Amino acid sequence: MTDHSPDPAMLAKAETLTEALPYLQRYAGKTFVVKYGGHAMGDPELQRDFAEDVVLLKAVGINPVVVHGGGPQIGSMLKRLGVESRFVDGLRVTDAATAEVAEMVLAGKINKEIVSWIAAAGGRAVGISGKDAGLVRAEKVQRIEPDRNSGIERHVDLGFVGEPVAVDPTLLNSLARDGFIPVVAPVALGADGHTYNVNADTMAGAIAGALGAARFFLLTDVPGVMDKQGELLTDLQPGDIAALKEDGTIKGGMIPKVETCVAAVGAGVDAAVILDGRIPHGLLLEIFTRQGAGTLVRA
Ligand SMILES: Nc1ncnc2c1ncn2[C@@H]1O[C@H](COP(=O)(O)OP(=O)(O)O)[C@@H](O)[C@H]1O
Ligand SMILES: CC(=O)N[C@@H](CCC(=O)OP(=O)(O)O)C(=O)O
Repeated sequence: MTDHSPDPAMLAKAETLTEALPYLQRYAGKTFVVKYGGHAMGDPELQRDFAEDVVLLKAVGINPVVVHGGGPQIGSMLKRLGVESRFVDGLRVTDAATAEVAEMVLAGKINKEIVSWIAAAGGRAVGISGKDAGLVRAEKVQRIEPDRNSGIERHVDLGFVGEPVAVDPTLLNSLARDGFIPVVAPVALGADGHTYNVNADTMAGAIAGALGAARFFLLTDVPGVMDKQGELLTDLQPGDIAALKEDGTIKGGMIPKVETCVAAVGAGVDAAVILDGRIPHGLLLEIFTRQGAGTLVRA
């Protein structure tokens, strides 16, 4: 007699696929913006997993837009060139030489690497920066901070650090419509003709807002926003952020990340999620299974 009892391993695979069904139905035709942080780019296996996830999203009818960072990679190039670098609230102070190196590393090296990984996974990616087709217009960031000793407010000059003031998503929509996956480097032009180095989280958030993305994911090197005891904060609302910044729970690179989530949600993005880019296929698991991970920011 032949044994017709189902193989449990095969059944588990089928269950995983059927578990994905409602998400596939819900998200078909929607736009997802994925911010791929420099720290999440880890090793070649993670890079391949990430590219496969993005290609799979496209294959099931979702329009992924990748916006990448590369802070650590800019840091090592600056070090090799003997250029000092410092940060204020997670933003790299950018003089003319630093802006040049940042654009070379971001729009040259990293952007084309990601395009190659996506190509290897069978996708058709187009690498651009915020400069292309007027995608993002930036303005110089203006910072005013109280002096540590006197408390008197003073202007902090960050150099060529830009913040997005206008996004024209025409090119992204054309690329998505024609089956391409846009990969965007966080460099933009100012009205003054200067090249601005834009924090990648801020850039991604502005693009997610302009596209009215259904989801905005930020892949980084921590499980999400952690409290002072190191516990993951699974849900945050815009109103929670000021206190977390004030008491020092959120600092450094997490500041632009959380601020951009709040701005994106305010601009009409349904939900933003900060999640661990070091987990193999973390993006797929987050999107197509019930086990949500990371920190969800929702209005
Ligand atoms: N409350 C917090 N929870 C988690 N990480 C935090 C928090 N506050 C600051 N951080 C820091 O933020 C970093 C993530 O930001 P960043 O280094 O800019 O990452 P990425 O390169 O992925 O954009 C974490 O590695 C961590 O050191
Ligand atoms: C102004 C500013 O800080 N720009 C960033 C741009 C890259 C970035 O944001 O990369 P991650 O996402 O990997 O941190 C920088 O120069 O590092």
